[in-house]
Amino acid sequence: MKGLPVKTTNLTFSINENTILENINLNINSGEFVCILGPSGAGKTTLLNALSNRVHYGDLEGNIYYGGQKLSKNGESAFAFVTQEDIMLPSLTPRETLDYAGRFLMSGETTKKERDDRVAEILRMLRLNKCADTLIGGFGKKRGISGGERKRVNIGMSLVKDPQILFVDEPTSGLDSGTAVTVISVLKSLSQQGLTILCTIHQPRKQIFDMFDRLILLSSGKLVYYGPTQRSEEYFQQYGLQCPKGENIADWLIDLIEVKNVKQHKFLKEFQKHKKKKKKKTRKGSMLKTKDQNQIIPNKGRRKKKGRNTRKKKRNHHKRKKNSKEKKSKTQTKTKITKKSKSKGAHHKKKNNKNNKHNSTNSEASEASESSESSESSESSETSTTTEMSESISDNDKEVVLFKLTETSEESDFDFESITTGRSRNSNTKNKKQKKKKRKKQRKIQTDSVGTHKFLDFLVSQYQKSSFCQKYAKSDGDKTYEISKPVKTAKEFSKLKALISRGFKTTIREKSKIIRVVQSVIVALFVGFVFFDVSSTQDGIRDRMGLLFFALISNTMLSLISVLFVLPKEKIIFLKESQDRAYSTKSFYLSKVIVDTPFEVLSPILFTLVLYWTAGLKSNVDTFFIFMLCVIIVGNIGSSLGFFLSAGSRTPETALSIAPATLIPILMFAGFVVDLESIPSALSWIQYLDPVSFGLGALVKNEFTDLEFSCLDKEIIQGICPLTKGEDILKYYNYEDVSIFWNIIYMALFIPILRFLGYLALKISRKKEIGR
Ligand SMILES: Nc1ncnc2c1ncn2[C@@H]1O[C@H](COP(=O)(O)OP(=O)(O)OP(=O)(O)O)[C@@H](O)[C@H]1O
Repeated sequence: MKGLPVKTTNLTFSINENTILENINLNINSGEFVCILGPSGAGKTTLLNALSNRVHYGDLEGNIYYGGQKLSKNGESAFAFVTQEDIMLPSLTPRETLDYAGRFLMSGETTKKERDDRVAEILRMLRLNKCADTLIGGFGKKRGISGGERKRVNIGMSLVKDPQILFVDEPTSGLDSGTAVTVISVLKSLSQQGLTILCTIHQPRKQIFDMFDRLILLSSGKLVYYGPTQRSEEYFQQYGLQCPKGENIADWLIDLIEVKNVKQHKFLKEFQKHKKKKKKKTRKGSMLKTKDQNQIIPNKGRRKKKGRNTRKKKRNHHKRKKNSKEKKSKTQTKTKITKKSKSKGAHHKKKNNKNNKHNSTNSEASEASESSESSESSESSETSTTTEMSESISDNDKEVVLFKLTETSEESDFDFESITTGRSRNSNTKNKKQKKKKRKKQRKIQTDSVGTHKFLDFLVSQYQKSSFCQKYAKSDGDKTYEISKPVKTAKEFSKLKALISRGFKTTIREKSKIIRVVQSVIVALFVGFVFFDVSSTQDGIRDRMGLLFFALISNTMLSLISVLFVLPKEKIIFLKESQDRAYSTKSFYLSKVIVDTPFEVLSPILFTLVLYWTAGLKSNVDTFFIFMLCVIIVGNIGSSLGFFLSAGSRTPETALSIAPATLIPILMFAGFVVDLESIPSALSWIQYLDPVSFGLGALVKNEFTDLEFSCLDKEIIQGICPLTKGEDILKYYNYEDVSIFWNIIYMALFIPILRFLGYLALKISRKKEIGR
C-alpha cells in the first residue's frame, strides 16, 4: 500500500457566515494514522468531508494538497471514504459485497481472477474470512454478521480500489469497546502497511487513543493541538493543565476544550494557579535575569491591576501601601529593562527566527529545538512557560483579554477564585442578602461560556506559536511518496450488467418481488370469489364495472407499494456508491427498471388468469388478452409512480407518506367513484392525468360490447328491462365513443413519462446530496 501525505494551509470553511472550520494547518505524512478528536459540533466530520472533497455547500477557503498537489479531476480515485453508517445490501455476503464493489471501482482491465484475489486479500486483512459467505443481514432483515464485522466490510468496500488515503468517519460508533478495539487495530495495521488514514472518533478508550500516530484536536472549528498523540499530554502540561492520574486522556482533552462545559472552570482554576505560581517565581528573580523584553508584560498587567484595584485598597490600607511601593519599584524596573532589552530583544528575535528557519528545514533539529523548549521549561521551566505566556499576551490582544480576566474580575465580578472554590471572596461579609446575591451571580458566571471561549482562544493562539505547530502543522513534511495514476474503471455497460446481476440476486433473496407475485394471486382469488361468476342481470352491470375498476386499482397499488418498500433503501446505497463514482445514475436506474419489469409482468398475468375465470367475465379470447394487457400496463404504471416517488423523496418514510396523496386523485377521477360528467369543469381536466380512467374506459368497452343482459323480476320497471344490450350500457355510462386501442396507448404513455420523471428526480436528488 502506498500512502499519500495530506497538507492543508489556512483551511477555513463557513456556511452562511457561520465559520465551521478556522485556519486549519495540517501536515499529515504518508502512512500515518491520524485521529480527529473534539467535542460534539467541533467540526470533525466537516474537516473529514472537506479533506475528502465531500463538501458541496458553503465556502471552503485555503488549500489542500494530496501528495503535494491540489486535487485534480481524477484525483479522487486516490482516496476512499468510509461512512459512519454501514450502508450495504443486507442480502449479500461480505465476499459478494466486496466483489461488486470491485466490479464498479477496480480498473476495467482487472480480470475475474485478479478481482477474486483482491477480495480474498481484503477479507484476510480485515479478518473477515470466518464470515465471508454469511449474509450481512440487518436493515430490516434477520440478523447476519456482527456489528464489528459489518464495520470491517464497510472499510473493505473502500479498500477494493486500493486508495492511498482512507477517511473514516466514526469507525467505533455503536460498537462495544472490545469490537471497537478490533476495528481500530485493523485500521492501524492498514496504516502500518503504508495507507494514510484519518478518522474522526468519539471518546476513545486509552487503548484506542494510543494506537493513533497523530492527534488533531478541534474545538469550535479551531485547531487546539496537532501533533503526536503521545505528546499531547506533555504539551498541555506546560500550561499547568494536567490530566489527573487514572483519567482517560482523551476524555480529559475533550473536557478541556469543550466550550460549553460547565466543568471548564476546573481547568481555568488549574491554569490560574499555574499562572500565579509562575508569576510569583518570575517576580522573584527572572525579571532582571531575562533578556526578553516581552517578560515585562505581566508586570505591566499587574501594575494596571493594582491601579484599578480600588476595592481591595479600601479593604486593606496596609496592603495598598505595600502595593504602591511595589508599583513604584516595578515601574522603575520596567524602565530599566525596556532600555536594556531593546537591543537584546532584537537579538533574541533574530535568534528565534534563525531557529525557526532551522526548524523548518531540519525536522530532527526542530525536535531538538522543541525539546530544548521543553527543557527550557524544566531547567528554568517556570521562566520559559511564563515567557511563552507573556509572549502571547504582548503579541495578541486576545490573550491580553484572557489575562485581564482576573484583573477586571474585581470590577466586573468575574471572580475565578470564587468560581472555582465556590466560596465568595467577601466571606467575611455578614450581610446574608449580599452573600445570596453574590452566589446567584457566581452560578450565572459558571454557566457563562465567555471565559471558556477566551480560554480556548488562548489555547489556540498558543498552539499557533508553539514549536509543535511549526514542526507538525506547517513544515514541508513527507516527501517520500508516489502518486498512483487515476484508475480507469470498467465500461458503463459492464457496470450495468453487474448492477442487473446484483439486482436480481438481492430481489430474489429479499423476496420483495416474490411477495408481490404471491399477493396478486391472493388478491385475485379473493376478488374472484367475491364476484364469483358475476351475473348478467341489472345488478351484474354495476358488479362488472366494480370488478374492472378494482382489477386496475389493486394492481396499481400493489406494484406501487412493492417499489416504495424497496427502492428508497436502495437509493441510499446508490448515493453512497455515487460518492465513489461507482456507476452512472442512468445505469442504476436502468438496472432497476430491468429487474423490476419481469415481476411487474408476471404478477398481472397471474392475477388475470385467476380473476378472469373465477369471476366469469366475458369468455372471449380477444377480450381476455385486452384485459390482461390493461392490467399489465396499470401494474407498470404503479411501479413507475413508485420509482418517481422514491427517487424524489429524501427518505423512505417521505415516499410512503406521499403515496396515498397520489392514489386518492387516481381513485376519484377514474370514472367509477364519481361520474366524470358531473365533475366541475375546473377540475375535470384531472381525469386526463389519471391513467386508470383510460384503463377503465378500455376495459368497460372491452367487456360490455356485444354483451346481453337480462332482468330479475324485481329489476323490471313498468314491464320493461331497462338495459339489455351492452351498447346501451356503454351509452348510459358515456363509454360509447371510447377507442380501446387509443385508451391503451394513452395509458401506456404514462409508463415512459413516469419513468423519465423518476430518472430526473434521482438525478436531482444525487446532485443535491453529493453535489454532482
Ligand atoms: N450543512 C450545514 N449547515 C449548517 N451548519 C452545519 C452544516 N454542517 C455542519 N454544520 C455545523 O457545523 C458544526 C460542526 O459540525 P460537524 O458535524 O462537523 O461536527 P462534529 O464535530 O462532527 O460533531 P459530532 O461529533 O456531534 O458528529 C456544527 O455546529 C454543525 O451544526
